Amino acid sequence: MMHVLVFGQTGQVATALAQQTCADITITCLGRDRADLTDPAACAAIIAQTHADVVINAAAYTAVDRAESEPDLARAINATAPAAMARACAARKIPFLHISTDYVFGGSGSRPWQVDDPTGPLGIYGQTKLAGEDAVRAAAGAHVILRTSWVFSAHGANFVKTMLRLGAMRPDINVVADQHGGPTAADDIAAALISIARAFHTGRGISGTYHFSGSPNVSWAGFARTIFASAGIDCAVQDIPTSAYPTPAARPANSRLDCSALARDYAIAQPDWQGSLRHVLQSLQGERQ
Ligand SMILES: NC(=O)C1=CN([C@@H]2O[C@H](COP(=O)(O)OP(=O)(O)OC[C@H]3O[C@@H](n4cnc5c(N)ncnc54)[C@H](OP(=O)(O)O)[C@@H]3O)[C@@H](O)[C@H]2O)C=CC1
Ligand SMILES: Cc1cn([C@H]2C[C@H](O)[C@@H](COP(=O)(O)OP(=O)(O)O[C@H]3O[C@@H](C)C(=O)[C@@H](O)[C@H]3O)O2)c(=O)[nH]c1=O
Ligand SMILES: [Mg+2]
Repeated sequence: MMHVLVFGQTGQVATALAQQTCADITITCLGRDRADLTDPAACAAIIAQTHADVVINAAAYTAVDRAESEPDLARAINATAPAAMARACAARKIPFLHISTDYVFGGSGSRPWQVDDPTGPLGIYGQTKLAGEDAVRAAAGAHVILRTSWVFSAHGANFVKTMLRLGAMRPDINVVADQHGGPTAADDIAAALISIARAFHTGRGISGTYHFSGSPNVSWAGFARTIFASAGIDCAVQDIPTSAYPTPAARPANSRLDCSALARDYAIAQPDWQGSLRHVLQSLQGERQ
């Protein structure tokens, strides 16, 4: 039996983790009511008392634009809490799996980012996520930092659901075409995390920072077009430059992630996001009926 303790309950990845049911694992998800990340000592105390074999942090401050006006709160949740969790896991000698983001990169060039490429976050969200990564590495326990990108699922707030809502109301929509990355289904992230957890549980875990994103890479405009085509929505996507879509936080133009390290060390391949998108659209359709 493998017991997995998850921080987060309502989010996209936490919800997907809760659905990763299997006869030989138990997954306990802690919502804000039981573990508030603005109280790092409380999060550490939970880990000090847990019987879990592995801890996954799936909670974060993810409002990219709002973070620009709430930097202290974003830092508390994205950096201070994971630091306390990672130290508590190191003290208990249990692995800590933490999720990070493509937004730790500055976005120059077009080559996919490798795990040890220099970071250079453009906004508060990315800066605080990078600080969280640094703290997890500094705790020096068994850990994996899994950087992913452009997460979508049937649950919670994400670009797919935004496009379905806006596309149903308008004949056309302007979407940035000069930011490129790999959309990643929350279900695929959950499966990858459980696979990594199993590797640690059986003594095959390798600590480090890894990339995991859906394939192939696409622009947000291209992603929107595929969403409308897959959902049968008649909404034309107009390509626009980032400069025509001003936002409080800057986003990287190049979010492509080189995922070869995860394939090498864990035999986890990049998921085909178009297939995963079809599953998400099916489950959203099921909810409406
Ligand atoms: N969304 C994306 O596109 C991407 C996300 N990531 C990373 O993936 C991970 C999972 O993200 P995702 O599932 O999309 O997140 P969501 O935005 O869907 O959910 C965030 C989760 O964090 C919880 N949370 C926020 N603040 C607190 C707090 N103070 N105490 C306890 N829980 C809190 C939320 O709970 P509540 O509902 O109570 O607010 C919610 O469960 C994060 O580390 C994120 O940085 C990486 C790349 C892309
Ligand atoms: C709604 C909308 C967005 N956009 C642009 C804005 C932005 O550049 C891009 C995506 O918009 P979003 O607000 O969904 O993206 P954003 O919230 O920045 O998504 C990010 O979230 C964090 C948590 C991550 O870690 C990243 O990997 C990434 O997924 O699309 C348009 O061009 N037109 C539109 O109508
Ligand atoms: Mg957003």
